[in-house]
Amino acid sequence: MSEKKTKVKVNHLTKKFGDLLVLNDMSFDVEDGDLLCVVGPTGCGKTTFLNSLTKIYDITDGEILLNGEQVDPKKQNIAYIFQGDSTMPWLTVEENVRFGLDIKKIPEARKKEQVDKYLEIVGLSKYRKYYPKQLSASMLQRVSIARAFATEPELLLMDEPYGQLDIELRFKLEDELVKLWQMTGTTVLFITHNIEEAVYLGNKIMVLTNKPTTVKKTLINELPRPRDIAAPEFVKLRNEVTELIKWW
Ligand SMILES: Nc1ncnc2c1ncn2[C@@H]1O[C@H](COP(=O)(O)OP(=O)(O)OP(=O)(O)O)[C@@H](O)[C@H]1O
Repeated sequence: MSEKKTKVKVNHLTKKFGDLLVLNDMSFDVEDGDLLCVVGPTGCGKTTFLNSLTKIYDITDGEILLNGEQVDPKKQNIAYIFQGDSTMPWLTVEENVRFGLDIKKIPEARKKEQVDKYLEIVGLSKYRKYYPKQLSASMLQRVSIARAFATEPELLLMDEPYGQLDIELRFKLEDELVKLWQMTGTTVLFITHNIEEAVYLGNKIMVLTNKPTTVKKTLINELPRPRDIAAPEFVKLRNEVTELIKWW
């Protein structure tokens, strides 16, 4: 078996807001091609962690390396999808997907190829000339995911992207994410409150402790895909994660 490359290395990451210690000496690796789901108690600092990765926040101590170098979204291609609509309302669907490519020096023909490819995969080819206000919530999320994957990011960060959607749409978007992840081998860090979603999606599940937050345990999830949320092995793993998250 070939040895997997470390994509992200977090060493002793510590983040304080004044005297409030939120992230406490977190260390872990994300391997190239992982779909790592991060779960933890409410308010434990999941968003703070992502904001540290994207340099929105300065970290207090420790380091975060991407491909062996200090993480820097200005130099490295990191895509970010969060809850709610992140499309640009003044651009059409295809212009939104193109947006991430326009800021990169890529030949025109290649840009068009990428836009067409990802619009097709997410089923939005027919809607390419539409504006965001003409689309449903799940279609808007599809635009965001097509835009993120079209740039072929080194790392894709997803912060509760499907938290507000109803269950049926969520399932569809989760399947689409798995499909894109399998097709592209992109390394994805997916933050969620939803344990079922984490077990459905992740090839690994990282459970965080209550604040001050550190890594409690990382579980390997080798359940076959497509996953069946009612299968006994699925329920067993879901229960295991739930037990780990409980802080009461
Ligand atoms: N800019 C800030 N200034 C001061 N404290 C902050 C700031 N951002 C976050 N915090 C504190 O850090 C802790 C973690 O917040 P964070 O939003 O990262 O948690 P979370 O796990 O994403 O929350 P949730 O589960 O609600 O999504 C909270 O106690 C919050 O009060």
